[in-house]
Amino acid sequence: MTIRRVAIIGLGLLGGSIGLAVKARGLGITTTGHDRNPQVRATAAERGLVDQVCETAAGAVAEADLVILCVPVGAMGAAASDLAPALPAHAIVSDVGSSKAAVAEALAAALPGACIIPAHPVAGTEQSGPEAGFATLFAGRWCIITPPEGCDPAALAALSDFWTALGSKVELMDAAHHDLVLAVTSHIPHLIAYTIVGTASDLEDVTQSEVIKYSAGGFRDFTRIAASDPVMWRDVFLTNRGAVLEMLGRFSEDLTALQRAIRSGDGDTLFDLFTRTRAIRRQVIEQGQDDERPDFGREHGA
Ligand SMILES: NC(=O)C1=CN([C@@H]2O[C@H](COP(=O)(O)OP(=O)(O)OC[C@H]3O[C@@H](n4cnc5c(N)ncnc54)[C@H](O)[C@@H]3O)[C@@H](O)[C@H]2O)C=CC1
Ligand SMILES: O=C(O)C(=O)Cc1ccc(O)cc1
Repeated sequence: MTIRRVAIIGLGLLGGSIGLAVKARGLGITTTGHDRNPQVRATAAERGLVDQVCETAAGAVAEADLVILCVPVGAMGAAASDLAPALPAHAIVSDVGSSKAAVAEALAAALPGACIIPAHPVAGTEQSGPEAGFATLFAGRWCIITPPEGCDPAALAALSDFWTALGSKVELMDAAHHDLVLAVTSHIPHLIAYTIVGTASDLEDVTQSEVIKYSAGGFRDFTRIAASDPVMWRDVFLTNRGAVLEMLGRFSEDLTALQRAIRSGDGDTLFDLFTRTRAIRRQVIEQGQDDERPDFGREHGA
């Protein structure tokens, strides 16, 4: 099947970036978009994030071949219900949510009988809103598609081609496995950042201005991540509860082992771990998965 019209629901960082990427790459695809927030709709129209900004979700999806829900994961079910009456029978419904099993369940409940293929572009920033989107967000980044059992192969191929056309590398994965992998690579790192920045700001004997003034590289990076959108991340932790708690259990055990090594002066344990983790960083850079691309900061205003 050929995708000629894409409807984007939620015109923030992800929705806006999809719209801009479609336009910038000259794919010959028409985009419509809707956001429940009128101010976001106004900014989306000003920035030309999509070809047509619609007042209602139904208006945006009425002629769509592909609908992509770009709202916080806790809002996926409600957003899907809003568009349900106007969804064309042939349309593929997908999303960009950071957790997948709960989203798949919410979409299936809201849109019985629809062709639903959840996805997660593993690409983003700490910024959000319609001002934050940029056309190259997905270039060279993974997009994980989690097709449900019995998924139509032609629809899956069309969705996969769409993400490839935006510059992404596509991988297929089971939703439960996605949630476990992303719990450790994305969700828990965000939880750690929120925690450490909160801990530093709660200290009685160290002032807030000292925390800001003497932020060394590591803490600075944590403050960037801890500036991520509170609604989005609240929803991620509530919808990926099982996998996050499982990985958090392992993380706590490892942290306790390090605590013991520090207390007992066991330098070998510390040195061995730090050597192992340094090798992982090298592999991340070799595979181009870091954001130290020369043009990245300039493009997204960091
Ligand atoms: N921010 C990031 O770095 C990444 C985010 N994601 C996922 O993408 C999704 C969107 O995230 P962002 O674009 O960062 O958020 P955002 O906050 O920039 O945009 C979300 C938009 O959805 C709108 N919205 C909320 N409920 C709605 C509803 N029921 N109907 C219509 N519009 C509604 C909001 O008004 C807002 O404009 C989330 O599910 C998130 O987990 C995925 C990859 C990266
Ligand atoms: O800005 C960062 O460091 C991120 O980690 C961006 C991000 C946030 C959520 C996702 O599901 C994928 C990517």
